[in-house]
Amino acid sequence: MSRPVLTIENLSVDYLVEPVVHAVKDVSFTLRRGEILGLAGESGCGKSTLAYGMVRLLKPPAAITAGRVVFHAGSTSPATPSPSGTPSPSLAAPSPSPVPSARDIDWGELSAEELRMARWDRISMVFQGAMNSLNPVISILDQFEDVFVTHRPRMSRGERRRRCGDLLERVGVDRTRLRSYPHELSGGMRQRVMIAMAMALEPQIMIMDEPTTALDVVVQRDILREISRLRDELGFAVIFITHDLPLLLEISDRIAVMRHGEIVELDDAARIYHEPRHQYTRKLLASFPSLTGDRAAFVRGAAS
Ligand SMILES: Nc1ncnc2c1ncn2[C@@H]1O[C@H](COP(=O)(O)OP(=O)(O)OP(=O)(O)O)[C@@H](O)[C@H]1O
Repeated sequence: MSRPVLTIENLSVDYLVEPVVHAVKDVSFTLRRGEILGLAGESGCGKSTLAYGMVRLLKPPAAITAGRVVFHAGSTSPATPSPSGTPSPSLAAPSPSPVPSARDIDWGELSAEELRMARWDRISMVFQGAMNSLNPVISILDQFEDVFVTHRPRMSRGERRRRCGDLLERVGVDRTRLRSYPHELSGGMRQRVMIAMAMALEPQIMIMDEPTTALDVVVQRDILREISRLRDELGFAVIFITHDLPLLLEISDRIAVMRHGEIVELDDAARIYHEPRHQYTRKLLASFPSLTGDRAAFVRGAAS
């Protein structure tokens, strides 16, 4: 089993409204280095609250009432352990950063500023509709540059430009688009730009909450294939949140099934599909006719 990059211990999040909503209840799991972990569950089960809670981006009335999130610093590459089994020190935390470089970082113990930096450096996020968060009056290049100027102040202008172009090309957008403004790009391109930005500082974890939901199916598939390929290439871990269980089965290494704020089952994607243990997982699988073959049976029935 590969080493963990993030440990979530007994995390609980409430919305302090009347009556109180217990949105995340005593959730514990480990994210392994370089894996794609799918988070599935019906609307309102607490997936987004869990994701925001993990990176401490929750705003009132939400409050973390228990638990902690520990980030295990180290190499992004899952295939580079030293002979002793621990990552080579030279690979840890590659760039100067104000985030403490201790191996284990308790997210709850960081100051607001350290958290802000760590969010791009260690963990980055692509949320649903992120493409709409690009500033409409600033070119793509300037928005990219902002990330580097803030987080990599020692990087030269030329180096920044080169990195920005390389990043765009990584996600399948021509580097000439750096000069464009967001409105000149399609929705798919803008979402790719957001994914490229999330990769800019080579984080060890990317959290993606319905990152392709607003896009048509063909563009969605293209982008997902891209994410999967980049993960193989760069070795970051992904927490991928979506309602779309068939899609999760396709791209995830493991899947966590969430219900009413709890993780009821977490296992390899293949086992979730072939040998679901929890009744709710079975119900969720059955709600996708394309997975269970019901649709095929239906079509056959109609034809006969
Ligand atoms: N600001 C809020 N105030 C009160 N309750 C909230 C608030 N935001 C979310 N909730 C509740 O918290 C629970 C979890 O919501 P959350 O958005 O995390 O679920 P989700 O699984 O991500 O849903 P979806 O898939 O629809 O995005 C739900 O019962 C929701 O109604």
